[in-house]
Amino acid sequence: MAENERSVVAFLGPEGSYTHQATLDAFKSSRFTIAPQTTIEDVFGAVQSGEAYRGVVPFENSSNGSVVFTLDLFADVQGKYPGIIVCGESYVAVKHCLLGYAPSSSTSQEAQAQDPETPVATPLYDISKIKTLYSHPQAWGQCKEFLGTYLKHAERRDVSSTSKAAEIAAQDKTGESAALSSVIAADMFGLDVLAKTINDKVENTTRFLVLRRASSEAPSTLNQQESGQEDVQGHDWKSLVTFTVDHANPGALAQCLTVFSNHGLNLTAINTRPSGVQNWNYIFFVEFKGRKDADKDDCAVNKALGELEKLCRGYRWLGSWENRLIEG
Ligand SMILES: O=C(O)C(=O)C[C@]1(C(=O)O)C=C[C@@H](O)C=C1
Repeated sequence: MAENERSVVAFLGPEGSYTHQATLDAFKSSRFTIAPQTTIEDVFGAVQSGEAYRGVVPFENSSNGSVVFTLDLFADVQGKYPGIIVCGESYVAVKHCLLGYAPSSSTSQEAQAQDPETPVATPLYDISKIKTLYSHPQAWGQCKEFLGTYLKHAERRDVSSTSKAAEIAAQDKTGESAALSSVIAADMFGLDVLAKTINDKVENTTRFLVLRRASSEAPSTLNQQESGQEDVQGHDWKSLVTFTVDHANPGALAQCLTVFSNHGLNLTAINTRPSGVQNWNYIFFVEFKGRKDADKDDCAVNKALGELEKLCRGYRWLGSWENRLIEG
């Protein structure tokens, strides 16, 4: 594989998205060329085809939950992305702002002192003219209080990312359009920040996953050589598997989950998505602490996966990576 081909990192763009921030954080070295993609599916496609060496996608938000678009691409009901696995993660503090054009007559007001009865943020300008809001669907659920209080009657339009939302809002100079996006996107697209940190939870954080092709060279860790991220000593590992069970068999799911506890593997997350094969049948996503090790047949994860295979209908290992969560 050519050196320039290896170094492309695909991410959900355009520049200024939170995925862009996660990508810059995970791939600091100048040997990487970062390549914005229009959709999360395009990121999977670029990694699957080999066009990109790595890909970065949003996976989960601390207040609004899973990014279902990403889960469905991992579930891969149509078999389009058989070679994709996870090799890293990155956490980004998400501070949404309301971006638009401030009315020319008004001046910025300091945010009012917080009252426990009012939402976290108050508008810095008169925003009564705003009729249309643009954002990534994940963002609405992170800003429920602000939107419910100040922009109840504005129409919400889903777009592919928060930076795309800023790009679109910037084209409407009437002041009737606004975007839920980042302060970085405000600078990038020449918009005013009409309200700051409008997310309900101050500690709002999104977790991003780094993708690679299973057949590509595996990094021992997503460490300095790989990404430029600081290599913190003593990281533990996480792994992700998906599996399906025989829904007619009582206890089938419980038996599969017991495999992990039998091998001392702590589950950190469980998700489901429709199986895509039969109504009301599901694909289960299980994330746990531990690492699959190709060189050690007797490691706990390898043993657990061997047992899982016998109990479930079908399973897929989706990667092991260093845990980057700083627990406080
Ligand atoms: O739209 C963006 O900026 C993204 O990077 C996507 C995304 C997401 O899908 O969760 C990332 C962080 C925020 O939670 C909102 C949107």
